[in-house]
Amino acid sequence: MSSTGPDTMLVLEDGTTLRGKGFGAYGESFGEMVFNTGMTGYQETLTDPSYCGQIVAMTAPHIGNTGINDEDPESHRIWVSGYVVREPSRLASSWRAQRSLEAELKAQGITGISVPGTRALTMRLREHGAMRAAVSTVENNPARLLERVLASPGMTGADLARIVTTPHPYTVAPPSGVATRYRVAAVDLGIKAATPRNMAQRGMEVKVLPATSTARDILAVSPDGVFFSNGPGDPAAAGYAVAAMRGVLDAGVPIFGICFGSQILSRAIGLDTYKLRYGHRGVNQPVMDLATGRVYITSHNHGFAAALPPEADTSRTGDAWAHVPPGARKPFGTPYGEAAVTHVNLNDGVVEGIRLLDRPAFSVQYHPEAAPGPHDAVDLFDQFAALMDTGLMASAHGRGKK
Ligand SMILES: NC(=O)CC[C@H](N)C(=O)O
Repeated sequence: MSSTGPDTMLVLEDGTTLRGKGFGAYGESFGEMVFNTGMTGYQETLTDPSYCGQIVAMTAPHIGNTGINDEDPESHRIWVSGYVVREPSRLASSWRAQRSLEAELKAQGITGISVPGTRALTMRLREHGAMRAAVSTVENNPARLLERVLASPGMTGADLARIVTTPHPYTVAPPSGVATRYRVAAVDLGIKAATPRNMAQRGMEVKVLPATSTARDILAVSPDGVFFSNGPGDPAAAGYAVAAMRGVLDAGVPIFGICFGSQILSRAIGLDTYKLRYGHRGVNQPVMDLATGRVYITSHNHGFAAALPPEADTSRTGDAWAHVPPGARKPFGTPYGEAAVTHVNLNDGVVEGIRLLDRPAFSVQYHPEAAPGPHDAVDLFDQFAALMDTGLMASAHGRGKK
């Protein structure tokens, strides 16, 4: 509990120092300091491999209420390097709880801190952007901790997918009663358990492959479709995944990408990726489908994004479309034919989805697997199935409907 933990310090690379009580294991954690605005889903957040290398602050003020169970993790371990909460719940109160959040952090060796100032911390990160940081229960001199923060690696250029990926291929089969209709090769760049589960429920037998699989390894599975997963780190440092993506594009096999996978598709077709100031992490991000004008409330966890193509006109129009760069609706040329931006974030205009118009490939920057988060976008898995059925997308934006 916050009142019983050791005196603990959080230091950001700009020198900001917050003092609080240890929450979790004694020790130290270093990483990129980010914040997540989800009111629920801390267990899925902690176990999402995309958080590898990050210290995550929760903006919801009371964390741990429902404890920890063995059904909700998104992977076999906690991946955040450190955890920041305002007030840990004194009780784990749920019929599903098997133990407390703090016991789990301790058991997995994750050092966290409970500090009263999570709101001030979040505002600092919004102003200055994501920063390197450290949490320590053992160092009490901020200047000394700051020195080590400044010597720690940043997120730009970090190749982390190969750290979190599965060492061996494995298969997720459709549940009993669901016929197998497709074989999907899923490149695990940091895959969450909910993703193959959503695919398997739709009749996909999912062969999960290590991050560094080549196009030849992927195509050796004889897939009807290829999936590139979410994952941690800087997409610019994952050239091996970009090369594999290009090989699969050349083969003309249907492709679906989520988050990191979307950034890899973007890079494979010649778009740049860049680091956002503080990213999108939470469960209520509004995303517009540019084909229909429909807005989806979606789950996010990303710090990088695809840059709009240089020919796109990014001047803004009024009212409902205020944050939709008009140029985003214009198809643009790539080495694989024309492509289009399909979705944008209505808070800030960031590209949230792309697709190729001449090849069966599409991707989204947000999380239709919704773990945690709203299920608004779950039909993207049906669109992947439709793409494998027909080689065409089910929604508008298709070649004939431009
Ligand atoms: N969830 C993800 O796949 C994150 C992708 C990438 N590491 C980013 O931060 O943007």
